Amino acid sequence: MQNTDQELFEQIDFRENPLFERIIEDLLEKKYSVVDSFFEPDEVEVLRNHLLQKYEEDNFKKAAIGNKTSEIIERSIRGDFILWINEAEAGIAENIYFKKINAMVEYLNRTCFMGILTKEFHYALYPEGTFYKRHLDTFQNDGRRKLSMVCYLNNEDWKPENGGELAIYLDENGEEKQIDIYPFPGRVVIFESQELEHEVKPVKVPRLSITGWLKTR
Ligand SMILES: O=C(O)CCC(=O)C(=O)O
Ligand SMILES: [Fe+2]
Repeated sequence: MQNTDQELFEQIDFRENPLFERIIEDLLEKKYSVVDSFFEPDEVEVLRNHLLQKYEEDNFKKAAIGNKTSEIIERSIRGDFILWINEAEAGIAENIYFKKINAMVEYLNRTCFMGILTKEFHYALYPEGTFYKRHLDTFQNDGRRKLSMVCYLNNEDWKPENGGELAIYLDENGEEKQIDIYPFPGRVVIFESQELEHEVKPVKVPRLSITGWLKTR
């Protein structure tokens, strides 16, 4: 059968990406993946400064639980402040972010037919003393959320004593196993939104991140 020019182009264009392959393998094997240095220190710095500038301009709002039509602000469940990011209005800092994320999404769709059609992302700042109690991300009544992604934008000298670990709860042959992941700068954590319960442990200094979801529609 004759290939169309487009098919031929796609075959030639495709290059295996070891990082994305590792993420796919991790997700298949254990439903989550932790990637250090997904973003370089200079990229993290640009994104962190942008987050802090927006926070100082008072653009963040108290994160709520529930879906968009029934939002409840509940400090006993989550204490972070968030700002949704509109990709269509992305500036220099956010373009750094979307360039890498979009490359990954394209790769996932092409190699494992993930069917990711939409994305949503927000900046998050957890002030001192705040946390996010154990939950599943479908909690937002959004069954379209397929993969959750968190990218940490903390300072280079972030210490484990600062707290703020992301705890992920796994099921290992009926036994619960907890994995603690520290929010080191440049680190990205990706996990199955519908499958893995997780929580953010109380933090002793402000904790910065971008959290997002890759969705099937
Ligand atoms: O910041 C994190 O490590 C996780 C945040 C989270 O679970 C959420 O926003 O749903
Ligand atoms: Fe979550």
